[in-house]
Amino acid sequence: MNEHERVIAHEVGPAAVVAGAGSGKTRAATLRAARLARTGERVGLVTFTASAAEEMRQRVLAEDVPAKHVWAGTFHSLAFQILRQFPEAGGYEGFPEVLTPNDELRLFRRLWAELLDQDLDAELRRKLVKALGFFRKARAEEALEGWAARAGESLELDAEMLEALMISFQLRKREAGLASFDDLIEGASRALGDKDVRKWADRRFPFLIVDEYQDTSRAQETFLAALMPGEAPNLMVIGDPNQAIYGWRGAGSRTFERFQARYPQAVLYPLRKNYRSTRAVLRLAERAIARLYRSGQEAYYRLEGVKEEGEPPVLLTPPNAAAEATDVAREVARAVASGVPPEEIAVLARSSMQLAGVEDRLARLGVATRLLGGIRLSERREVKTLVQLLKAAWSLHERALVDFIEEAVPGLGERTLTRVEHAARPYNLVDRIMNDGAFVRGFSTRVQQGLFMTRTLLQLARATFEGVTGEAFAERFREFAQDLYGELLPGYLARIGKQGPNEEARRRHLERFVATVEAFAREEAEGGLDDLLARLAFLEQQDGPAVTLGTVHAVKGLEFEVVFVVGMVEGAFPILADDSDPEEERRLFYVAATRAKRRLYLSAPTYGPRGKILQPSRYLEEALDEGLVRLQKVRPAA
Ligand SMILES: Nc1ncnc2c1ncn2[C@@H]1O[C@H](COP(=O)(O)OP(=O)(O)OP(=O)(O)O)[C@@H](O)[C@H]1O
Repeated sequence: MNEHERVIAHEVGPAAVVAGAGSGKTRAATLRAARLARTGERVGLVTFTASAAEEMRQRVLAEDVPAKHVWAGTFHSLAFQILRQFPEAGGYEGFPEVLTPNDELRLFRRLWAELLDQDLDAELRRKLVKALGFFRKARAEEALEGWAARAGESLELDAEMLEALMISFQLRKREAGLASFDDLIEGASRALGDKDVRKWADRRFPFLIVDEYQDTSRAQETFLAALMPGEAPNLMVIGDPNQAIYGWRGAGSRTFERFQARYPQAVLYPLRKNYRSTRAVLRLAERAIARLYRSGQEAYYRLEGVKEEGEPPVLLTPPNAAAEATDVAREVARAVASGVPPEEIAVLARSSMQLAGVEDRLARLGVATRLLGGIRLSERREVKTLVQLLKAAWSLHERALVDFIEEAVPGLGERTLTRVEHAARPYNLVDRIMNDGAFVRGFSTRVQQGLFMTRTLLQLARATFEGVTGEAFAERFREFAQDLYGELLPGYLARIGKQGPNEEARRRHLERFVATVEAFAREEAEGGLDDLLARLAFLEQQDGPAVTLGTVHAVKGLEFEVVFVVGMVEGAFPILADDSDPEEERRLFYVAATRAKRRLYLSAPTYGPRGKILQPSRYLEEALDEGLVRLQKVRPAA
């Protein structure tokens, strides 16, 4: 048997597949899952992003196995599944509403003033946001004991006050039926202590395979141990320590060591060949990562390339970021025109902000794109506004309504709204606005106007989505979004388009969101608005064939024929901040470069804003020194 066949044939008990990029880890894992499924076993595949999970699911299904035997998803969607069915066992009354990290931060901010009962100055505000960061990090690292002391010392705040604040915050969330992603994982781990949940999990997941294990946080490790209990569970973990890129989560390359310590009888499967990239691409990636090792340690990164030599990676040096966006978009369009499928092309950057220019240019060239990483689609202002209205109308969600009005209904500011909220008590605010005319008429004419407009929107939303599911739901959703930003809130998009992304970009994001909802509705024929709202935090963009624009973090586990990495200058990639980790930055570059199967373009603008000369990324300098890249001097012609 060759190295892959051994992984595929692995029967029962714990195992770890530890190997470099493109060595076929994911492929071997999916083939093993398919093999098990064909024998009638049920297998779970867990990974980090919904897009990577989807790719795994497709690979398994391509092997012709019964779909219901294989479940593929993220840690969060797995926790979601458990809590959806067994909320009480997880400590919730009903299924909690899922908060994205931004939602959580907003909620946290709202609670300060209330809990601390004082006006906070800007300095204290900043510190408290940081304190939440400390708390999140400590949870990820399972070092919760000392977090308040550490945060207190570093931020010069009273540790006891911080701890009390955080405890009330956690309690408030739980009472209000709200859960952050971390809360979900913890809640699901708790739930697994329950007899019924245990029975369900044993039946559902006799086998579990976890990809990208190098980035598993402590909380997720605990969750896995709860899901797959015992000394020798059928748990296979897969990953590459050189691709550990979530150090702040408390992950890092020690995860495999801990796995082996926990399961001493685990079988270890190394893989030594790279099947993905041409040798020219592989060499560049390998030289970059080699700098983290001493001589004699080649075994930690060396892979044998099985593909042809291929073209050397290309270095682009456009004059500035705008020219870079134009050049890259043009190269992308050219690749598409020459027959490379759009889904085989990716433009990557260290941070999502660096992708906006390329997104814009590609849209103008008529090339469809999908965005991975950065601001989640459902967090975009224009999408959020729509969602808040729907949440309010559908679940009588008071907070969502207040946020919606403040954002979108002219003439009603924060102060007025607080008054309206107080006046509505003890009844539900949404209900009163929607159904109690006398209540609304109790305010001044100006306020009445705003509230009556809100009422119309709420009633319309309810009437539109009452009882519709599947295709019909998708159709109505599209119409509703169009009407909302067309006739019902005229000028809203133009107004907010003056801040941040312009109106055109906002319309594109909305269109993407609608397309994602349509994809959701196609998959869930029974799904209506309530299912959509429950699942919102997990929805990732899904639409037709498109060029991927993504952060390096978000494309982990994916691969493309042609890859562009933009903005490769010192300070941007690698990021050179106090809290950035140079080794992790380098691993990120390794991840980026190893996504390419055939062509790799690395781009570094020469000048920054106000004519500042930028320093090319050290990874480029090194590659140039070693003759691993070809410099493309002239800007490509139009
Ligand atoms: N034995 C093989 N024969 C042919 N092609 C292979 C083989 N193994 C893997 N490949 C191909 O190589 C590519 C990389 O495989 P895969 O995505 O499984 O790697 P990986 O180790 O999970 O990579 P990474 O950690 O970088 O995401 C895929 O296109 C896969 O189909």
